Amino acid sequence: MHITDTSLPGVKLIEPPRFGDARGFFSESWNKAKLASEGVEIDFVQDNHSLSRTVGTVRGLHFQSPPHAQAKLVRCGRGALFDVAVDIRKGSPTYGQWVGEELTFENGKQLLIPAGFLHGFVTREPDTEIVYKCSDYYAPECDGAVRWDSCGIDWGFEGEALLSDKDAKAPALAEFDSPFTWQG
Ligand SMILES: Cc1cn([C@H]2C[C@H](O)[C@@H](COP(=O)(O)OP(=O)(O)O[C@H]3O[C@@H](C)C(=O)[C@@H](O)[C@H]3O)O2)c(=O)[nH]c1=O
Repeated sequence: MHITDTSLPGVKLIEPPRFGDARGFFSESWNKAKLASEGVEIDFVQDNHSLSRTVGTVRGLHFQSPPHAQAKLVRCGRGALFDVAVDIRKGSPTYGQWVGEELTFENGKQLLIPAGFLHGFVTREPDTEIVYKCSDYYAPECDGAVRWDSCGIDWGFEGEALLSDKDAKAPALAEFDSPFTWQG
């Protein structure tokens, strides 16, 4: 299990080993005890899986507010995507800063995003699937979004993003009153 810190404290890049042979590969995509031994202790309770048909599909930037805030462990099940986390903890020295990673089926990389961060992604290939673990259950009353193009993120694509109606109407970061506070 190879774990690397990113420029945002708490957001980590995880690269589980892949054991290749003539059939393909085997990989433990999540192992609670191995992650705990590296200091990453999160009780995940829900797995999500979505398919995005076209390149340039953007889902995000999303969060669930307390008491149903979610940490997420994100990977790409098919295709390729650029996955992003944005710090929205009021008072954080890195408030409003973002980090992004290319997650592809081929590279097997995973991004760990703690509660208190926005999460979103853009697809780089057609028929891209994302798979992620969440530390709390879906709670629609706590569901929130910030406009994807209001955080200064370099999404690395040209053209028009395909968005849900909800995401198209989301407030800009500058107008957003975050429910999260940095704990130090
Ligand atoms: C997120 C979620 C949605 N749904 C339902 C609600 C709705 O009818 C349908 C589609 O929901 P959405 O449009 O919110 O799906 P989507 O835009 O893919 O939302 C997801 O985006 C990524 C970036 C995240 O980080 C996730 O937490 C989640 O917010 O699925 C659930 O039943 N359970 C869930 O956990």
